[in-house]
Amino acid sequence: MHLLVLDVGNTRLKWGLYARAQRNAELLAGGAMLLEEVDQLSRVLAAQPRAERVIGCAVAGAVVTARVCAELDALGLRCNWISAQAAQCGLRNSYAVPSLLGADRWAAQLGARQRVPDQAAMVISVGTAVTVDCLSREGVFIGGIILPGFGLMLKALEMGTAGLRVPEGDIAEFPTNTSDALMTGGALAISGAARQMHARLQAREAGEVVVLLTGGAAPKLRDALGLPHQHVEHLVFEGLLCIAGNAQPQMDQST
Ligand SMILES: Nc1ncnc2c1ncn2[C@@H]1O[C@H](COP(=O)(O)OP(=O)(O)O)[C@@H](O)[C@H]1O
Ligand SMILES: CC(C)(COP(=O)(O)O)[C@@H](O)C(=O)NCCC(=O)O
Ligand SMILES: [K+]
Repeated sequence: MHLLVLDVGNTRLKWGLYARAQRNAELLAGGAMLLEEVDQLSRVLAAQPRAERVIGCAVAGAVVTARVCAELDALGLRCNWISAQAAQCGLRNSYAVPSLLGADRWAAQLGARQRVPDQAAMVISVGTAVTVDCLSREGVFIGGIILPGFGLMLKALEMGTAGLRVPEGDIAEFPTNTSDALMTGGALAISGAARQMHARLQAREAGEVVVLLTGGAAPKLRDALGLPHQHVEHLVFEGLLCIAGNAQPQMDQST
């Protein structure tokens, strides 16, 4: 019973094909495409073993989601699009309105809780936006922050100035050119925010806080983060797998 999982972010669609709807199931195949290329999805998936079920999270808006649904429809597939719940897979959600938490953030946190079931954890997701979400040892999402990702920070600086349109730079200790100054500024903004959240969570929770780093731009942050962490490429998929494993198959036909 193959399961297709989808993570539709604001820059890219990520897909993964699992052998079963079960925790620790084998990832048989996977890939990513820019949102401008989602019209390729049915062709790409047609080359894979057929999935019987599809589960996904989508935060890129109704138009993009509809395009993805049309691609799946061409293969006779319908996706169960998840939203954040008040409680699921052993995690409780403290958001004032639980369903308004991004579905990708919720799925990543469920994945984190599966990996770290008895410790406090912090999930740093570095995509179009960056999110830093805090989980208590008892299994409660206690809150998190949203800030611009590397690309959005650069875009804002490019748009609002005359002299900052430069090639991508590197992280440096004391940057001596515009490219490196921008890259280092972004990395320090993100890592500084993450470290402050880490300090808060550690002060709140007795004991160690496990830091999980995920998202397409995670490698850019790795050297600047300055916190011991694990890089988990497919944390969102792992959360979706948990939901799919708990759901009744007949429920998956709803959209
Ligand atoms: N091939 C690629 N194309 C575009 N962006 C990439 C690619 N590889 C890594 N990235 C980085 O990953 C980021 C997108 O990460 P991702 O987790 O897919 O974001 P989102 O979930 O918001 O779509 C981009 O902003 C870019 O920094
Ligand atoms: C924060 C996000 C924009 C992150 O999106 P991404 O960078 O993964 O494309 C997304 O999770 C979202 O739209 N969230 C809804 C608002 C919230 O979580 O509070
Ligand atoms: K994401």
